[in-house]
Parts: sequence; structure tokens; C-alpha cells
Amino acid sequence: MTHQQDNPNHEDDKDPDRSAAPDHENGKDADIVHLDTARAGRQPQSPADRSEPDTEDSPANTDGPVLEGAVVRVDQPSPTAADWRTALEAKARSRQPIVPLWLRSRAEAIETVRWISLHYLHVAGYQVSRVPLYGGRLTARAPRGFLRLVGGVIKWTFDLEGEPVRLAAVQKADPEAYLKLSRQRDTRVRLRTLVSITALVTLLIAGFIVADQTNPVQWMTLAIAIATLGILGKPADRPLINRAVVPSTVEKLTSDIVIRSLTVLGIAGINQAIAKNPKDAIRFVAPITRDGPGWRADIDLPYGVTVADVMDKRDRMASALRRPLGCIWPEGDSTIHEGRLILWVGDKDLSKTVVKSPLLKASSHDLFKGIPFGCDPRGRAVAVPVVEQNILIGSQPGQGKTASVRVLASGAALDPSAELWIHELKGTGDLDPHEQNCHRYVSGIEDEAIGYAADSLMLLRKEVMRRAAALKALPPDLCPDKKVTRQIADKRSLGLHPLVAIFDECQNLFAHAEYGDKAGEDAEFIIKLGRALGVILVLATQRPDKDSLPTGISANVTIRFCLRVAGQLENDMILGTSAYKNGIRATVFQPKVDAGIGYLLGATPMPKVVRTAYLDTPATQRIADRAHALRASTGALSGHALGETPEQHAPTFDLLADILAVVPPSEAKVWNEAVVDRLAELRPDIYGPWARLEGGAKTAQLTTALKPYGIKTMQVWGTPESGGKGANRIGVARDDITTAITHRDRGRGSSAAS
Ligand SMILES: Nc1ncnc2c1ncn2[C@@H]1O[C@H](COP(=O)(O)OP(=O)(O)OP(=O)(O)O)[C@@H](O)[C@H]1O
Repeated sequence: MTHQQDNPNHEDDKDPDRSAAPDHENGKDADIVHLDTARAGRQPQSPADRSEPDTEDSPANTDGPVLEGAVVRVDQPSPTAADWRTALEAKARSRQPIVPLWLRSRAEAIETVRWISLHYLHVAGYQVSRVPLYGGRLTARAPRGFLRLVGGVIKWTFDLEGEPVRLAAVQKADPEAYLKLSRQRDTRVRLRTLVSITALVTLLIAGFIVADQTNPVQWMTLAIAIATLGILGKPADRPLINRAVVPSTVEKLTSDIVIRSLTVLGIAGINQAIAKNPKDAIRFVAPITRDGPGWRADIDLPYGVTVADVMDKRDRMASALRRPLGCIWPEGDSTIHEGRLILWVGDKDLSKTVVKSPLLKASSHDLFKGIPFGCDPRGRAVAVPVVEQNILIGSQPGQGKTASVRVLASGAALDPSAELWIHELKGTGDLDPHEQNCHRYVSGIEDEAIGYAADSLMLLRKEVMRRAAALKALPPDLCPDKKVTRQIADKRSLGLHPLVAIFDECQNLFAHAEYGDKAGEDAEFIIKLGRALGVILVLATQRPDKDSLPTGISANVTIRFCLRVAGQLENDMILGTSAYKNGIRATVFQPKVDAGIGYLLGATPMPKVVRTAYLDTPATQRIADRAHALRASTGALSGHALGETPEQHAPTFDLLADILAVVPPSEAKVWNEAVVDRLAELRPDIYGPWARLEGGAKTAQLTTALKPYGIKTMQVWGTPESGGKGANRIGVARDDITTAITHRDRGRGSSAAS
């Protein structure tokens, strides 16, 4: 011990930890710890020291592998130099727009100005209509006003207000003050008497002058006098003028109110976050502002809570905010993150708003610009794109499907380049006003009507195939994208104009024992292929289950509008798989009360709640009449609108029977091009366009048209009908056609029997 104390430079002292470690095995080498040196060894080292590689003797060496490099903390203690850019970026994200949002869109600006003008017009109208009431009130109050005026003038002239002060001076027996006050009173009374007498004389003279004037002037003066006296006679507690606008009881939306409403929802994630960090659990990413006719709050929900959780509790939120349910519209913005909530609290209940359609006054409409459909809770107009789309509408009965379909039908009818086919399979005649504009039309629930609708789908399927070939044959400069455009639609001879086919209450067709399966297949085929070819299906159903709405349809439709439904299953059938899970829930709408309000998907970048414009029967009739006149003047009426009966149409498209008619049994195999030429001769209106196609396209047209029947074309040896050398070309076997007809007829027979 003495040895070490005496010799502090002893080798072991360089490593105090090591010297402190006893030899557990025998205890012989137990060193004595030099306290000062040991303490010095425990001092925290500088980062530079720590970064030095450990020496062989270091304890790290004894415990494990040597790691090189500096220790870097995951969380940096202070901001790094580049952080100002991040901060600026964060600020830039929440920049306030230079031009207010409502001024950015012309339509919204016009709407706001119109709204303000209407407000002030209303106020003016309200007050003007009450002028007689106000006149009566003033007259009734005038006598009291007269007494108040006379009393006031006497008090003022004789300085009666000073009376109590003078009396006090008398009671205090203060002669000096009394004399002073009396002198002041005398001077005042002298002057005021003079003023009062002058005013009275002036009034009398004015009276004499007015007495000499014409009647109107006298009445005007009398009115002014009564009004003045009436105002003077006003009781303190009763205003003269009624308020045109009752002050709103709508509470201003503040952060405290929003937090209060979120905390009562019973969402565990929100409550736990608030318990841990009451100040920062719910973050407002922008100031709460007016946005349209309501308040908007942009909120980041606590970690792990999604907008869908909040949407589910909309009714509780309405209670917490003390507003009707139709005013509360939480929305997500998943482009930022799943917890970004945009809470919009409207001044007016959406379910009590009637949206007027611009189609009511439109003389025509361009379908390529979409159809004005309704407005969102913030009052912004919403249009539904139609070209290159298919639309599925669903809800419980009586929630506004037919009303939505009416809007779409009216928009389509006002574009004379569009062909309209309407099938209203409830039989109530809700769409009858547009019958005059339809190429095909049926209203009914009986088998005949359903059969007609099924025929329509079959015809549409053929039309899609015809269009595919026609579009393919178009020169690239006319049709670079191989899809129907406005220019192509306007060339009616091409037959590629938009064809809008509406099937209201389509469950009656798809669930039909005889026609249902085939109709479902045809509809699926049209939905998948018809879009780019200008064939647009609009399907509305009140029974969205897999029997009434084949899954192939619900999976492939592009625009979906779901009014109130009862549960998740129906919701997802209309709005698509996982819609309910993602918080797009048409179950939140109230039965009946929210008729006409639904979720619209696919028409706007984000799913939107939309209240459809409402067209009642007379309004629809007016639009339909206008559309009819427009169509008649442009020669766009056809089919049913011209009084043609369906029987004239349906058989014309039986391709297989037509081929058998033009290919005699003696010809086992014929070239496609020969068949097409003969078909064109048989029915020029239908097959004429096929025959006009050039070489390969003509052959391909028949091949494509036969595909759905399972008939394959093949190499056929033959000679041109006009004479010439024999050659191998694509052709068809007559036997294949007869076999396909036998199969088809057998299939029809068995489905009719079942
Ligand atoms: N956009 C709307 N604005 C105001 N009221 C509407 C709107 N849409 C529908 N309604 C109301 O809802 C009622 C039912 O609408 P509609 O007939 O379109 O429902 P539906 O779903 O087609 O019913 P059903 O399934 O029985 O045919 C209408 O008579 C109307 O009063």
C-alpha cells in the first residue's frame, strides 16, 4: 500500500479501472485503488477523446469487438445549419393565397357577388314593404314626442336642471354660492328665452309659408314633423325598425370549440393524446377561416387517429358543435396524410338547400364539358364528366336516384350530338318528359319492358363492336388518340357520337330470371369496352347486391354516386371495395331528410359529398321540350323519337341469320370480304359502313363481330366474285354459323323454361 502511495507514477495507475479490478481467482493480485487517479479516470471525456481508438488496455477491449467512428445521436440536440430551409418549406406549405379562394374561380366569384346582391336586395325589399308600418308607428308616437319636446324646451329655457343645485345651496344656507348660481341662472334664462322665442317665431312663420304651399309640400312637411315628433316619442325599449335579418345564432368556430367537439367523440386515440399533451394533441395547421357560407378548420388529428374515425361520429360532433347534422362536413385530405381533417361547418343545413340546375335556363349543352350535377356542402358547383365514363347510382328507395338520373338525362338531351336511350324500369314515368328525345325508350316493370331493355344491351354490345372497327379505320390525323372527340362526335356520318344509355332501377333487369344473366354479361362488356367508343352507361339501382348488380359491373364502373344506404355491403357495392373502410360512408346520411345528398366518386380528384340539383317534373318537361326543338332543328331526332317501333330495329341486327341468308348451303366456306359485301347489299343501313372499310379492316370487322359467338375465321381458298385468280384469304365456314345459331337457340329455350 505504501509502495503505491509513495509511487504515484506506478505503471498500473495509468489504467485506474483495471487497477481497481480484483483478481477473483486467488485474491493475491488485488490492487489497492488510488482514489484520485480512479476519479480522474471516471471524468467524462471530450468527444474528441471518445473518438480515439481504444487502446489495448481499455475496458472496451475486454468486453467485445472494437467499433471505430464517432457516436452519432439519433435525435440531434440542436437544429442543424440547413434547417432554415426546412422551416421555410413548412411555412411555404401553409402560405395564404394572394387572391382569395372565392375570387379564383369565375363561377364562384359570380356566385358570391350574386349572393351578396341578393342579400342587400332582400334587406331593401323588406324595409320598403314595411314603410306604412313605420309611418303608423311614428304617428302613434308623435303626441308623446310633442309633449317631450315642449317639456324639454321649457326645462332648457328656464334652466330647470339647475334647480336642485340651487335648492341645495339654500338648504346649506350658503348665500354666496346661492347668489352666484342665481346670477348665472338669470343670464342663462334671458339668453335662452330669446332663443326659444326666436325659434317659436321661426316655426310660426314656416307654418304660415307652408300653409300657402301646394298640397304635396304641406303633406311632406307634415310627414317630416310627425316623423321628427315620432322619433322623439320613441319608447326606450322598442325600436322603430324591424331587423330584416335576424342576427345569426351561429356560433363562430374557434379552436376551443373544435377541440371540445373532438374530445367528446369517444375516440380513444384522441382522448389519450389530449390526456398526455393537452396543448399540442390536436394541431391547427391553418387559422380557422370563413370558407363560403361556413367555417373551415384544417386540423392534424393525433397520431394514429384517422379522418374515417371522426366521420363515423358525425352526429356526436354535430351535437357538440350545437349545429344540425346537415351543417357538419368533415373531410379528409389523404394527399397530405390520413390524419389531416378539414372540418367544414356550414351556416345552413345542406338537407334544406335546394340546388337549382343551370340546365333550367340552358338553350343547349356540350356533353364533353360534363353535366352540371349539383353542389358540394360549401356551395361549389360540381359537374360530372360523362364522355369516356360509366356512371353507377345507388341508394335505398326514395333517396333521390331518379332525381339524379333526371339531371343526367337532361344534360345529355340538351346536346343534340348525343343519342339518348332511356329505360325506366319502375314504370312510374319519372323520365317520360325525355321520351320525345330518345332513340330508344321504355318505361315499365313488366317482362315486355325488361325484354326491351335487355335487347338494348344486346344492341349496344353490337354497337360497341361496330364502333371499335369504325374507330380503328379512321385515319390517324382525324383520330390520333383512338378515342371519340368532339370533332368526331360532330361528324354524325361516322356514327361515333356519344350514346348515353340510362337504365333506372336496373336491378329489375339484372335480377330477371330470363333476361338477367345475358343482360349482365352485355352490360359488363359495354362497360369495359364502350367507354373510349362513346357508349356511356348510366345505371341506377335501389338493390345493390351481387344478384341485382353483377360484380363485373360494380368493379369496372368509373363514376359512382351513392345516396343513403343501410350498410357497409351496399356502400361498397356502389362506391367500390374498401370505400367504407376508407371513411367514404353513405350510411352517414339520414333517411328521407338527406334525399339528394350522396358521395360522388371518380368525378372529382377526391370523393365529394354532393347535393344534386333538383328538377321536378314540370322543370324536366321544360328542358325536354327545349331539347326536342333543338334536336328537331338539327335533324338529330331518330328511332323512338320519330315514332319508329322497336320491332323495326331489333331483328335488323341478327348477324348470324343475316349471314345464313347471304351464304347459300352450297357454299361451305366464303371469304369475309365477300360476306360483308353481300350483307351490305342485304341491309345497307346496318352493314353499309362495314363494306366501305378498306381491305384488311373490312375482313377484321367481320372477324371481330363473330368473336362473341365463339366463331373463328380461317384461311379459305376462293376466287373473287368479280372474277380473277384464286387465292387463300380469311373467311368463314357456313357450318360454324349454323352451329352457333343452334347453340344460341338452345340456350334461349332453356333460360325461358327456367
Ligand atoms: N336533389 C334533391 N333536392 C331536394 N329533394 C330531393 C332531391 N332528390 C330527391 N329529392 C326528394 O326525394 C324524393 C325521392 O326522390 P327520387 O324519386 O329520385 O328517389 P328514388 O331514390 O329514385 O326513389 P325510388 O327508389 O323509390 O324510385 C323526391 O320526390 C324529392 O322530394
